[in-house]
Amino acid sequence: RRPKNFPPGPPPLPVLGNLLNLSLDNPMRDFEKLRRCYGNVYSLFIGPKPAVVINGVQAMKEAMMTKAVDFAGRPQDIFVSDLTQNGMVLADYGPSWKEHRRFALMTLRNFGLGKQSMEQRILGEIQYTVETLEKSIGTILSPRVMFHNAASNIICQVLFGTRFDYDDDFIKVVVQCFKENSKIANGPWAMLYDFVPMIRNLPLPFMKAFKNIETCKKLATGLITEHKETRVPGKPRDFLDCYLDELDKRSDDGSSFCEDRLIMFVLDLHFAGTDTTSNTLLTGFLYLMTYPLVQERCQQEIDRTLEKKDQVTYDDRHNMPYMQAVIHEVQRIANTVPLSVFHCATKDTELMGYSLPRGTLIIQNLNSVLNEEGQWKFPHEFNPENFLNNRGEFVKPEAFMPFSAGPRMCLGEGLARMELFLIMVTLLRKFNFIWPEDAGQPDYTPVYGVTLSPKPYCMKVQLRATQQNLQKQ
Ligand code: HEM
Repeated sequence: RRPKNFPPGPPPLPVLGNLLNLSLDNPMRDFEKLRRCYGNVYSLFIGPKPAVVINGVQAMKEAMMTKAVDFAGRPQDIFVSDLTQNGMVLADYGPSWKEHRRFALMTLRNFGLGKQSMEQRILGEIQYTVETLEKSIGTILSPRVMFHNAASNIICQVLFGTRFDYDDDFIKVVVQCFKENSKIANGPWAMLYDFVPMIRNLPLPFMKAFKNIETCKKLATGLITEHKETRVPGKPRDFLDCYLDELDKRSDDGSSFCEDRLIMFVLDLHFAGTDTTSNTLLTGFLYLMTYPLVQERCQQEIDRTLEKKDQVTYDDRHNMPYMQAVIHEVQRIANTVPLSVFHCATKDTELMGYSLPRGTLIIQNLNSVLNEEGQWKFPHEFNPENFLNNRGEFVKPEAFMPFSAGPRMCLGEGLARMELFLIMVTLLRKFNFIWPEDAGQPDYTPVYGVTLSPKPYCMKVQLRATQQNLQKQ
């Protein structure tokens, strides 16, 4: 039964709740249908658990910004939170999450770490992407592994001060474990784990996910041991060193900083920062290839702004309104994390006049905001004009929320935005990306998962004429 004054929604079945109202393959269309039927704030039963789905910018702002703390929890005692215990993404709202979030934001922001800034680390990694593309000139390339590699290595550079070849065991095992775990977490065994607590210790298929986490933890522990042996206290080389310095400072102040926490923390950051960025890049290049005039206009702006400069810098974005508009439009249309990460009400609260008891599961439908009619000039088409005013200046509408909003908003936003800008500008400056003649009509329908990704596609790469001249000189 719905609690008193709870948001409306479809009638639930015993045990299953409203699970039959949602397609497990891609529930996005069902969420939209329910929004049209019940309004911007409605409820569902995921099995026996009541959940509230938030849609549209007005309700999203009231929950995530005006009543921020009330909505900043994460559901606990479910499969994914048990799996990533001590991590960051699914940690419940409280002092330990706060301390770790503050530390991570500060470390990522002041990445003055030793000699190499964040920007240099990203630009360094891009050279490997450029090499891959140079080798593919004149042939057809599937870019998935290349972008995944780039995103993974950038976060590894930040966390561990090192990059890994794609066939390196560390990355291979970590990627495989997280892939398997995402599949288990989205499947029926995780659901059973959530609804039937007495089976949690039985040797059922969900146990494989816990084994995978142990494997990853062992690998991360190896890196931490190596860092402890080679670090110079007070002179951090990377995120791991910064945390070890923090541990020295806080050795007995009763804080939540500890080595066990560090292990899950870095694994979480790697996971959160890899598929998100690489799937956004994949969507970006799919649209750039199939909207060649947009690609050309980006290249003209890049050439004009950078002229003879060797390399782009992040500051150059201020002189590239069109490029900025294109990247933001790519993020809007990519809708990479469509249902955000589930939240939970930290206390009894209200939203748009409805009452929500403490512990209610909160699902943010970011998709509904990124396509909301009335918020965008062209809500349902790829069009960079969504981010340009009539003077051609870059503007960011308040409905741009691919990183969510409020206290739980993506912690890696700064890093992700820097990556997207530096990678897209560097690659567009050097290459033309062409939709292969025999590839048929592009299919923009995304593949549903924790993150959305485009269907696999191939690209043709050409060195730009300006770059051919440079190489001859
Ligand atoms: C285009 C790339 C990215 C997108 C679209 C994205 C999107 C998101 C979204 C929607 C959330 C959930 C926010 C909420 O619950 O309200 C989130 C959380 C998070 N993201 Fe990202 N993200 C991206 C890249 C990154 C990167 C590169 C990192 C690594 C540093 C990262 C680390 C995190 C973390 C740690 C959280 C959990 C924050 C918390 O619970 O306090 N993300 N992200």
